[in-house]
Amino acid sequence: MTMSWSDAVTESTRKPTRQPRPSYVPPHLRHSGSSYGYGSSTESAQYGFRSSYTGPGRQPGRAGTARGGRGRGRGGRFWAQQPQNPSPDLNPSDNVSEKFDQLKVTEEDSNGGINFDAYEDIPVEASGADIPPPVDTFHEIDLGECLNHNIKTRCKYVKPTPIQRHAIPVVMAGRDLMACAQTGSGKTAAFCLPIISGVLNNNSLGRSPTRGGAHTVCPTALILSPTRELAGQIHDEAKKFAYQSGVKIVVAYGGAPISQQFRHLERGVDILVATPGRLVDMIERSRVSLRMIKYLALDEADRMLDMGFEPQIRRIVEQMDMPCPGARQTLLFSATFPNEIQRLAADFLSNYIFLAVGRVGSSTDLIAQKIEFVEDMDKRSHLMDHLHSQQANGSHGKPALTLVFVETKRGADALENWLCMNGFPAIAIHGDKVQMERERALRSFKCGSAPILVATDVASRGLDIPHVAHVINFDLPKGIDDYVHRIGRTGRAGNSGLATAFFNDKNQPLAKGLIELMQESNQEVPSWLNEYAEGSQTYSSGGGGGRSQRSGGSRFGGYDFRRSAQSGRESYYGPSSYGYGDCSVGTSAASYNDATVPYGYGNYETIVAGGWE
Ligand SMILES: Nc1ncnc2c1ncn2[C@@H]1O[C@H](COP(=O)(O)OP(=O)(O)OP(=O)(O)O)[C@@H](O)[C@H]1O
Repeated sequence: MTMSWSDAVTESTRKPTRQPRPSYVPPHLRHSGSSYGYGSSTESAQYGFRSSYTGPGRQPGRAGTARGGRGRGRGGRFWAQQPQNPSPDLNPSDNVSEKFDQLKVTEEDSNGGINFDAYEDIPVEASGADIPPPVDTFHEIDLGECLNHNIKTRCKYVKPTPIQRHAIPVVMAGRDLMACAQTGSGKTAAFCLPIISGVLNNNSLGRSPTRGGAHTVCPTALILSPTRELAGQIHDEAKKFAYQSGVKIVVAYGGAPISQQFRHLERGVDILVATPGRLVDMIERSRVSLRMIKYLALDEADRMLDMGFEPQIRRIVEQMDMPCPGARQTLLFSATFPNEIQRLAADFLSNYIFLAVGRVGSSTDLIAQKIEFVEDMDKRSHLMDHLHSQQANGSHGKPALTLVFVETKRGADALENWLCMNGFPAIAIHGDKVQMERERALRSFKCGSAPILVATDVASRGLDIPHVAHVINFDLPKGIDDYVHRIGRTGRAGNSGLATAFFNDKNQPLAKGLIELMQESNQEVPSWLNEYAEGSQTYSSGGGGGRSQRSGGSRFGGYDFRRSAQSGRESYYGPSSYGYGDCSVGTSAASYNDATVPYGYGNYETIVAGGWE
């Protein structure tokens, strides 16, 4: 019988398995065996310590939050000296246990057990001209026998998720697309499946025609990803979908030997999944030409077009030999799409459809969010409380995985060391680690030999790791969109998850955005956070800010920036700057609830037809 995660959590919380604490093992020798249990040399360190948590507050009293005399510099020695018996009351971890009890995570190995019904009532908004209607089943889409077979038997997808229902027909109809859907809602398949199908129908399978030197390959489709790990994951997924179809999919990312990737390319490539840096390198060495590209997909598109990546992306898309918008199909996907990025993205698109499934940049209701007031100096002890409380939470003999986000690479290493010294099997991942270490860290985390992953934002986007039960924002990010992506590592594919954030004065600029996000996803907002939001008005144009300012402020939130431009709602996206001024586009958008209006595109098409093009 399958035991639900919540049952397992409850069960395991009752009967903690006490294990002797291993002596300190240096990071490079860790995880050779799976010794889960957060053991420490003394039971006191393992179970015995609870702080007297008095709850967060902005009052002077907050100084007392969870300090219990523990300071940052006291390290493992101090833990070992703590009294053994936990005090059951007033501990933040108790709330965590409660939250864990409420989680409904089905521990099916196949995706068939995923509760995608959770997304059924999700609002969907589409804008653009001549929007193809959505489908209800994979069979309604003409993906071909092979793909349908793989979807069913290899992936065990029973029915398409809302983003797939709406996006796949758009892509199959040859349209450009900017699509925004919540984390973990199946965007990868939404762009991979129609691309693979299009490549299959393109009749150029595996030809990889060459240009210039005999070694130059010309893929039909290019999928770009901001991180190596995500590129690898998309590659794996795409290969599953394309199994035995004859479509050749190759991945290229930095940090791995380029010669090996060249060898893979030489065997033929229809779809290239790449990170921008490695791709530019390959193009400059004349090993890849983009002249045959028919499909360009940017996963985590808002990240790809922000300041960090934009020049590289422009170079690849506009300054190499890639066909222009209109001559290729461009697909942009993310869970967040700030207006300024939508504006930039429009340069890459032609007559595109904007699709918002759920609110743009919202988190799913499946993630229980908790914000705790914790001063910097108390963060480690709070973290430890949380880890203690959930140490046995897991099922099928697997620990519940916890992802801890920190701000800096150094911070990640330091926290990893500190946790390990205190008997917590943690491993860090960040951009300064060599690729092999990064991959090893992910592997150890996924298989549970290191069930605590301390990460920078390198792990915040796209990674689909099953059984991440808890995301802890040890350091909150600067922007609310990053927060959305981080917490989206849990509560994926219809499952529930828990996200805890440590908040203090430094995070004030984020308060407003956090409150809006939490309210949108039906979360309880702590009253003290409102005080911060009120005080943060002056910060609102800063990095955190209110979400409404960034997403057009619509009630629904899924807001196509072209409509703001048209209506002049936001002066900084005014019509004159972006060329939408002449269009007679209706400013009212239809939003559709799948459950009630499955094919309700008629009105809006009438409104926009001929408007933008
Ligand atoms: N139709 C489906 N039926 C069942 N499971 C699905 C379906 N589509 C996708 N999944 C599964 O859902 C999980 C999340 O999908 P995916 O990683 O594509 O989400 P995402 O929307 O890209 O998330 P993020 O915004 O974090 O990148 C994956 O494990 C995937 O295999």
